[in-house]
Amino acid sequence: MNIIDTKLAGVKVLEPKVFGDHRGWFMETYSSLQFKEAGLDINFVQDNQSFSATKGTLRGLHYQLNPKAQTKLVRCTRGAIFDVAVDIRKESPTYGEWYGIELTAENKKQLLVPKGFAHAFMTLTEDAEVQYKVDEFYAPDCDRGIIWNDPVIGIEWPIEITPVLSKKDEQAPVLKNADNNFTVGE
Ligand SMILES: Cc1cn([C@H]2C[C@H](O)[C@@H](COP(=O)(O)OP(=O)(O)O[C@H]3O[C@@H](C)C(=O)[C@@H](O)[C@H]3O)O2)c(=O)[nH]c1=O
Repeated sequence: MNIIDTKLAGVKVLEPKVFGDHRGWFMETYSSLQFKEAGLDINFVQDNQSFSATKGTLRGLHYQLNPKAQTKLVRCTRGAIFDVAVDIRKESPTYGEWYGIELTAENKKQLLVPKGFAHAFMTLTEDAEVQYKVDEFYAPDCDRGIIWNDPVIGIEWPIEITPVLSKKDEQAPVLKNADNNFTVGE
């Protein structure tokens, strides 16, 4: 597993080692040992999976407030997505900045989204499946969102499309008005 830093501290791209043979391929998708060796001491407690039928479905930007903040390890197991993390930690030198990457069933890359970051993805194909591990249980009371097209954040979504959104995501506030109890160091 290659673990690669991005321009946002703590946001990492993981490239699993894929062993191909005449049957197909094998890969480890997560190893607590490799995480520990890389200095990542994360106790994942829940695995999630979502399916989005329509290309251009957009889920996010989402996060859970402290004390229920979640680290997420995200991968796409069918189709393709553009996956995004936004630093929302007040006083962070990269507050409001975003990082995005294509995660596809084919490239098998994963994105590690730390606590204090909002997360979203747009599906780039029909029938996209996303699987991710989280290190805190779902806590609907702490569940919050930021609108996907906040002009101050300025995420460059790769396809120009009117996205398919949930009702909740349609009504999400901009970052400036969003509930946020994150600061650097948490
Ligand atoms: C996230 C979540 C949702 N649910 C339920 C609540 C709701 O009835 C239904 C759908 O929830 P949502 O509309 O919030 O699902 P979704 O929009 O897919 O939410 C997800 O989006 C991505 C971008 C993330 O980063 C995730 O952490 C999560 O927030 O599933 C759970 O039971 N457990 C969970 O952990």
